[in-house]
Amino acid sequence: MTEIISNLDVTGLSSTELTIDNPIGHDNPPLLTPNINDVTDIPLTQHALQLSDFDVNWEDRLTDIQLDQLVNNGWIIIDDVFKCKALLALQAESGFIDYRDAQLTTGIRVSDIRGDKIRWITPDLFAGYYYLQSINELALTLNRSLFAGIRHSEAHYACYPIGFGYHWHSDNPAGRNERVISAVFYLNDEWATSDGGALEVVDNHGKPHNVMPVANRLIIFDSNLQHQVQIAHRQRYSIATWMRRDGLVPFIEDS
Ligand SMILES: O=C(O)CCC(=O)C(=O)O
Ligand SMILES: [Fe+2]
Repeated sequence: MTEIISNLDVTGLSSTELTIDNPIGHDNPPLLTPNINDVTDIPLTQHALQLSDFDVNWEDRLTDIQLDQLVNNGWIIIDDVFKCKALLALQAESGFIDYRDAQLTTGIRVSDIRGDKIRWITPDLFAGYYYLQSINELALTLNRSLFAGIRHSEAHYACYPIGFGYHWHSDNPAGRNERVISAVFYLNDEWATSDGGALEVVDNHGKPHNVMPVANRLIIFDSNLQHQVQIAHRQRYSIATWMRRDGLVPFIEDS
């Protein structure tokens, strides 16, 4: 397995800071690229998005073979998840939001093990909130097929600046078990192997796998599996998502 160099080596470099002048909100929705549809005279914003743009027929997308693989190996990949409009909206939103340094729920800075900047998805986001609702549909499918017992989902956008990764961890730290399934959705177009930033995940049989963070790909895995993000050589955008067995928890304040 690849050993990741500590992020501390690069923490604090001003060149890695992201500056967001005008964070999105309901008064300032991100613009969608004008060629998503034929509207040319009015600038198209994320107000034009609808939940139906994020429709995925999860029952069809998750074949019996994949469900078996998820149970036996602990992980699967689904490619080409969303239609073009939804993907572009998520990509646009991920580039506009106000990121903060990732923190543990206890509020302790963990920049020594992870270098991502995050923004929890709350109802005031546009594309991200529809994404989360689609993930809730996926959770229902997993409950029906695998009796997964998921009761709600949470997700945050993450941006790894150049030179950052995330050390080996499981998504249920310190013996916790609220997270049943982790899912990560990737947003970078044209990600090359030389860009680094692979997600390395150790399956149920102890075998490591490298997953490249390519746009419109969703990796779904058992939250107890060990995994790490190798250092990215390009700014790396994703949505980290967790399906939980406990009831609704309040969103973590990121201010
Ligand atoms: O971005 C990834 O590929 C994984 C991120 C991750 O492991 C996490 O946020 O817990
Ligand atoms: Fe993780």
